[in-house]
Amino acid sequence: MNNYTTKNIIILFSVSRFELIINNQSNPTRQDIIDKIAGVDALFWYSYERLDDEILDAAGSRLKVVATMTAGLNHIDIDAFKRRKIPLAYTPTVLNKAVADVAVLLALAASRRLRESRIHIEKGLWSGFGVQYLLGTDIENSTVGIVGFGGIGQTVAKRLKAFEVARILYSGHREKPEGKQLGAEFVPLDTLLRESDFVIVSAPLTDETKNMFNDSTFAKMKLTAVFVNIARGAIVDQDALIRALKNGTIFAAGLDVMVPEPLPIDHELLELPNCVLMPHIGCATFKTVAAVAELTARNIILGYENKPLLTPVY
Ligand SMILES: O=C(O)[C@H](O)CO
Repeated sequence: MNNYTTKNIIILFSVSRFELIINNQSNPTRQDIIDKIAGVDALFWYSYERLDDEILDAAGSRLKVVATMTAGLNHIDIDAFKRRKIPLAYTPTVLNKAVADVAVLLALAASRRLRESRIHIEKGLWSGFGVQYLLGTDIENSTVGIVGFGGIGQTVAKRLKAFEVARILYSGHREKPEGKQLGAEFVPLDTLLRESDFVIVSAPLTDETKNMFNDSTFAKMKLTAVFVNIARGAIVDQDALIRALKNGTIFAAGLDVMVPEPLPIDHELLELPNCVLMPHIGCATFKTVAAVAELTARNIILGYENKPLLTPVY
């Protein structure tokens, strides 16, 4: 956590006279967490460690409220909270714009061959002007398919307007009223895969979406398609994606999320010239992280005072 964020949280907590136990490790192990949380009143969760009965037991009976500093909830056993009637908060909405920016960033970077371009400069392969040199695909007049049309997906659609795309398609469980307002068409997933030049994943990770992008889904996409994932790595069968990128089943990919995280430095994904990677930093701007941290802290204070949470999970 940067100093800006830490300061923000400390201000909020000091107002409520909380005693803070701060875990400054960037990647604490599960055991590190368990060792530190016995007897706490509240948990400010900024980890993708599973938040379940084991953690709640380790915290103990004083625990009054938990707030996760994430919009995604796939690491949380929500039923465990319901059973124990422990209020649980998360941070939807505040990070939509920052994450949507990264979706567009990755779409452009992958379609315009950013990684390959840099390799060319670094390795001295840039020999001058060439009419066929490192040609990419255009976003203007393209069809963009958004899988998962919640707050982030809709914010991506708003941003795409500026690029004068021809069509925005989306798929999901149901048609959304916001779709019409944004000029986006609700279509079955197969149609979206077949017709999209860019496929952007912004769906939550659930049993249903796990591995939904696999050999069969990539085979339905255009050979020129650019695939972007800013949601969760496990939505994609990563070996199938690697095959698709190597065999030319699709043109390129841009990923902010992958499996595992952190990605080992000798991972095959890093060797693919047509794959742009970011280390799961979709919401990582100074302002957004401060806002997300503040919302998390406010939820904790409210929960501790038995007041309704600003953004409850259930
Ligand atoms: O779920 C979230 O909030 C994002 O992935 C950032 O961690």
